[in-house]
Amino acid sequence: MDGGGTTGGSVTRNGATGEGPAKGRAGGGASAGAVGIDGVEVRFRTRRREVTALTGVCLTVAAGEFLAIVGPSGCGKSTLLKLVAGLLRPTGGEVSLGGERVHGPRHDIGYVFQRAALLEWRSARRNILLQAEIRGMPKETARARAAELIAMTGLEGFEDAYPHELSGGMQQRVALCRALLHRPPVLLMDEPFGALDALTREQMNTELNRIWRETGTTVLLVTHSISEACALADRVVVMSPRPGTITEVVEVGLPVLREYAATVERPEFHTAAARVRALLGASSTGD
Ligand SMILES: Nc1ncnc2c1ncn2[C@@H]1O[C@H](COP(=O)(O)OP(=O)(O)OP(=O)(O)O)[C@@H](O)[C@H]1O
Repeated sequence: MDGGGTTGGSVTRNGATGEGPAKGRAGGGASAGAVGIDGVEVRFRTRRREVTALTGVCLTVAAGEFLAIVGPSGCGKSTLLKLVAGLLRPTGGEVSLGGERVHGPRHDIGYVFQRAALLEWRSARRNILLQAEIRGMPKETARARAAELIAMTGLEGFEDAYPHELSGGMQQRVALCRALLHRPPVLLMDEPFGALDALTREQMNTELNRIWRETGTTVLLVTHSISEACALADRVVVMSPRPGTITEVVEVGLPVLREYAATVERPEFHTAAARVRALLGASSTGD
C-alpha cells in the first residue's frame, strides 16, 4: 500500500551520513506513530453538487518520518490531514495511526494551522497549557513540559506575553508548543508558515527541523512552497489536481540535519525541487 514511485537521491534517514539524529527514525511498517492511508476516497455532498476530493490515495508514513504534501489548490491536502486526525471519515478506504484504524477524533496527534489561533486573553504559557487542560494532564507534568518546549522554541522571556505582544513567528512557536505539549507521536501541520515573512519562514524551517530531530515526532506538513517541502522533508508527496491522487512520492535524499540556507545550496535539494516542480507543471503551487 505504499503510494507512488520514488525518485531522487539515496536514503540518508537514520543518520546514514553521520550528520543526523535521532531517535524514532524507524524504517517502514506500521510501528507506533506510523500513518497508513489505504485506498482512500473522500466525496463531499453539498446541496448543489458532489465533489470528489480524494480518490485512490495510498501512503505509508514511517514513525519519525517527515513527510511534506504539495499540490494545487483544492487537491485535497487539508482533507488528507483531517482524515489522519479523525476529523473526517473517508467515503472509502481506511486510515490508520500506529497500526490502529482511525474511527473518530484522535487525541494522540498535534495539529498546527496557518493561523496560530491563540486565545487573546491568555498569556503564551497559558495558551500552551490549554492543551493540558483539555486533556486533563497532571499540572506539574504539563508545566514542566511547557517550560521545556518554551526553551526549545526560544520563547523564554515571553512566557507571560499576550498574543498581541508577540510577532507572527512567535505566535506560531506558541501554537507549535501547544501542539507538542502532550508529546504526540504524530504532528500534522497545515501551511503553518504561510502567513510569515520570507526570512522568519526560513528561520522557522530551521527550527522545525531541530524540533523534529529532538522530539522524533512523525510530521505531515502541507505546504505550497516547493522549497519548504524539499528543505524539510524526507519525502515529498506530489498530488494531482482534484480529484486528488498521489502523482509521485519524491525522495529528497538529504541528511536529517537541515539548516535552511545551507540546505538550499545542496545538489540533492535542487534535484528534488526540480522534480517536484516538473511534476506540478503549470499548476498554481508557489515558488
Ligand atoms: N466540508 C466540505 N464540504 C464540501 N466540500 C469540501 C469540504 N471540505 C473540502 N471540500 C472540497 O474538497 C476539495 C479539497 O479541499 P481541501 O481543502 O482539502 O484542498 P487543499 O488542497 O487543502 O486546498 P488549498 O491548497 O487551497 O488549501 C475542494 O474542492 C473543497 O472545495
